[in-house]
Amino acid sequence: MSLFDILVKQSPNKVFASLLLGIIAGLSFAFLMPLILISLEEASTRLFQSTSDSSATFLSLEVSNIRFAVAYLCLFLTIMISKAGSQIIMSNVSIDATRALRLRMYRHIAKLRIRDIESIGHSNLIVRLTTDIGNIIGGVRVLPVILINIVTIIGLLGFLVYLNVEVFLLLILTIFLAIVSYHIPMILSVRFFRHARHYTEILQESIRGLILGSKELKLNDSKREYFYQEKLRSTEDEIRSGARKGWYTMYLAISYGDLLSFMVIGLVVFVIQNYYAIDTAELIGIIMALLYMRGPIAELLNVLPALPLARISLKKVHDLFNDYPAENTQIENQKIAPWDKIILNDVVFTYKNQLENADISDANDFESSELEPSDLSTADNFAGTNFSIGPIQLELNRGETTFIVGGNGSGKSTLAKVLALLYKPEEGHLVFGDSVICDKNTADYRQIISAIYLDFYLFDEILDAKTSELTETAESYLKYFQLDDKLSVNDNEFSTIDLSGGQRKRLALLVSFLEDRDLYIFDEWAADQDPEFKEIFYTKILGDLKQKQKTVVVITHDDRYFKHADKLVTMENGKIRDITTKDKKSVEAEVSEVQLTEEQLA
Ligand SMILES: Nc1ncnc2c1ncn2[C@@H]1O[C@H](COP(=O)(O)OP(=O)(O)OP(=O)(O)O)[C@@H](O)[C@H]1O
Repeated sequence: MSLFDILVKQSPNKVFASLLLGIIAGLSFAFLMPLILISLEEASTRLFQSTSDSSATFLSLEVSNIRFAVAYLCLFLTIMISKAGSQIIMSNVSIDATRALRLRMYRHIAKLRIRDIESIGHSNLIVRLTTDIGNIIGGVRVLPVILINIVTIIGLLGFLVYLNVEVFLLLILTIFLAIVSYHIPMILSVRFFRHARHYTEILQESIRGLILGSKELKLNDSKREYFYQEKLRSTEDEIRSGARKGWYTMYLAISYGDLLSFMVIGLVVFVIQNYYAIDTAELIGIIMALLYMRGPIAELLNVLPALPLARISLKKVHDLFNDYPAENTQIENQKIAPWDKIILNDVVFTYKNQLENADISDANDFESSELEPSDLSTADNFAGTNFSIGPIQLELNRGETTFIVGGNGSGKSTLAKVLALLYKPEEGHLVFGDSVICDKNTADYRQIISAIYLDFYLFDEILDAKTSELTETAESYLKYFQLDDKLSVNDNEFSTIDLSGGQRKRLALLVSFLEDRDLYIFDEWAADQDPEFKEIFYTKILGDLKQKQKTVVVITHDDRYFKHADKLVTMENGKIRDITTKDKKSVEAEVSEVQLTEEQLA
């Protein structure tokens, strides 16, 4: 999709009106010059032939050659109204198009697979939503200006045809050669800008480090200096080098383009008129037209740089849509059939090497030889690892509390994300009751799950709280989670979320309680709770959930509380090493393979 397509898609009628007004403005501009020439010619003829003047008095001013004066005024007003109109309409469409594009991107990002979001990276996404959309709109806004000036130039070329066809043809040839040579530095400058653009994404990641890691950097001077020199300054240097070279070549091209009309005038005055019979009046007309053309050419050259920037950004946005398609899942609001157990049937999930599927297009944008492999994916810090879990065979019963334990990096959180239907297994199936999870029902089944991961995000309001009843429940939960002296809930908004780490987690738990889901997953939730609340979590909170027949999965290292689990799943190196039930019975052998019907497999 081109810049123009974005506008046409947004509002074809308005775009048509803007283009029409632009063409009218351009043509009127083009007519001004011949009108002035003809009026001057007529005035000089009158002077020599002493013919009477068609002058008139207007507002006590004497106006000569009233016919041409009126035509001039009309053209003047037409240009003023149509040029402004064309730009106003186009800028309206471009504002609407920005909004629509942003909304489309929000929706798309919300529908991306979690793995894709992880591999694109937060910084990269933010650059696309801010810088890229800004560049695209910058490009879109100049389209009417470009159109008006192109039409003016074409109109003036038409006037040159009228003056002298041979000279016109020679001019066209010269202009064509000049434009081709003008484009060479322009293409170069686009490559330099791409280089700068690539490093802007890397810089975003470093800026995140600068802000989010401010405490770590403050406590270590040499680290801070290293970070400044190697991560910020050197990336800034790359951006500067790309931007400098880009703008240098662009300005070179612009000033060359700006002088094009003088080059042509020089050719006409000093060369062409030696080969073709051009009388003085024609020569003056040609030179005036060429001088007049300078204005539109200069304006055109001024706004043209916005186009390559917009094109680079448009490609980035397109890449997001094309390379990372939205998940093929949609809420169908299917009624979830009652289920008594969840079965993970030989489930395998692998973090694919991100160098294979990350945003490689970034690297291809510029000479990839200049980029280190580590630059390719600033997004995924795990680039290069291909960690796998599975095959996992596991059964979780309704109302059962399962603890998943194991060493760091054994794959507990990964398993929890597969279980929450956030990661799609590449092999095996998850089965809720009699329903095999597939693309068609994933979104529906996600609605019965609530999960709090280590990197949870706390919204400052209860989203989607439709009833005041919910606010009342929230208030009662504040007491339950011992947060009532820290904050309150007003109109579904929390009075503050500036809380300690442990308190923020309690608030996240409160929100997940409000959701009242069937399956709860807590990833090391209790790790930063004080001993008193840890006790409350493992005894009272988990007990209450069990009583409500909720299925709860707790990832934990708190071996003191393992006794509260109905089932203890021990993971090692991506595999289940052992499953033990409360009565110390190993249940691994008991999990029966689920036989899927052909329909389910389809
Ligand atoms: N986003 C990711 N991209 C690629 N690989 C990842 C990603 N997250 C985790 N991994 C890989 O998966 C392995 C297991 O990670 P996981 O978070 O599942 O372990 P864990 O058992 O929960 O560890 P911990 O107890 O430290 O939280 C890691 O060692 C890492 O190699």
